[in-house]
Amino acid sequence: MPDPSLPAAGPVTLVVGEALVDVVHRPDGSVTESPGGSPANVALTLGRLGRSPQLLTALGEDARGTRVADWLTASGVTVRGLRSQRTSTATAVLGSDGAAQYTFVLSARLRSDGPTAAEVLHVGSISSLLDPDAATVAAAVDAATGTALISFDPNIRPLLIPDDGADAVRERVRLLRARSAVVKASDEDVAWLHPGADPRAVARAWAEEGAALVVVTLGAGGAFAVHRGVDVEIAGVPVDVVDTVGAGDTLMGALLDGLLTLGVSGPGAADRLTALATADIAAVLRRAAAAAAVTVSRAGAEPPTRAELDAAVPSTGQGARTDG
Ligand SMILES: OC[C@H]1O[C@](O)(CO)[C@@H](O)[C@@H]1O
Repeated sequence: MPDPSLPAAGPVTLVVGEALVDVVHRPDGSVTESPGGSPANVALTLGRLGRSPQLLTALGEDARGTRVADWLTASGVTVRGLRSQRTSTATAVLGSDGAAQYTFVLSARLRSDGPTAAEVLHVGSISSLLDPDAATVAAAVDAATGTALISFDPNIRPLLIPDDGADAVRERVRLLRARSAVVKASDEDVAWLHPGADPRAVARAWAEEGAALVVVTLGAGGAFAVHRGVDVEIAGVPVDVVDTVGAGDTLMGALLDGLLTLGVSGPGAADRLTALATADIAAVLRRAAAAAAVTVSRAGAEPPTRAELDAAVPSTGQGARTDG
């Protein structure tokens, strides 16, 4: 029987980008493998929240690929994309504060298995910024322009970017930002993109350049957003940190879920997003921050189900007003 707490799946929601295996080294010396990849984690979050997303990704024809695909499928994600030989891995070394430093072995290549029509498209991180997958991601964004809510999270992993490749990555970020109604970045992303700049000033500038909603996450300090030229501060949610793996991805997925609830998808989505009341955006972001806090409170990228999220934010009446 379908879970009655879940919304009807609704608009076609597509995430394009890497799925991989995070090999996590913990401060106590233990090493565990868990499925990951920023876009995969966003799809997982949307799946657990009942949105039945598709994930166009690159997995290998190996045991790791099967494990990642099963993990996504079990949460309601439809896994798409042609398989490569080997699944990519990330080595995440956790500090005593739970923060992760990543190195990568990228072996799988993103290859589409068919049309990518969608009413919501989320792209980001490694595939969106680096060759050879960036071209596939850009094609999906082109295909969705005008027909979908386009969302982008650069989720930059500097260790993958050679010094002489930094300008090309910054340019890709700029181009994807220009096509996206929703842009979410971490304060670390902003620091890499605009060294020395105030993250709030950068968010305002990105919004002025055209994104309907810009969100910059500030780690334990919460998040800052700009909508309709209005600043929105979202307080950090107090939590005992186990690790931060997948926290930003969870916030991203829960943010999209909240926007879907408010009717933001399909043709005209950016205008509808702009027309929303900023108070409704703030409510969506508070709920998304609560979702991220759940992920931070447990090991690895384990976003909450809708029931878990409802329990974490019992009083967040996410208003359905769309009248600005
Ligand atoms: O995709 C790049 C990396 O980012 C994460 O998604 C965390 O945000 C990891 O699971 C992955 O290794």
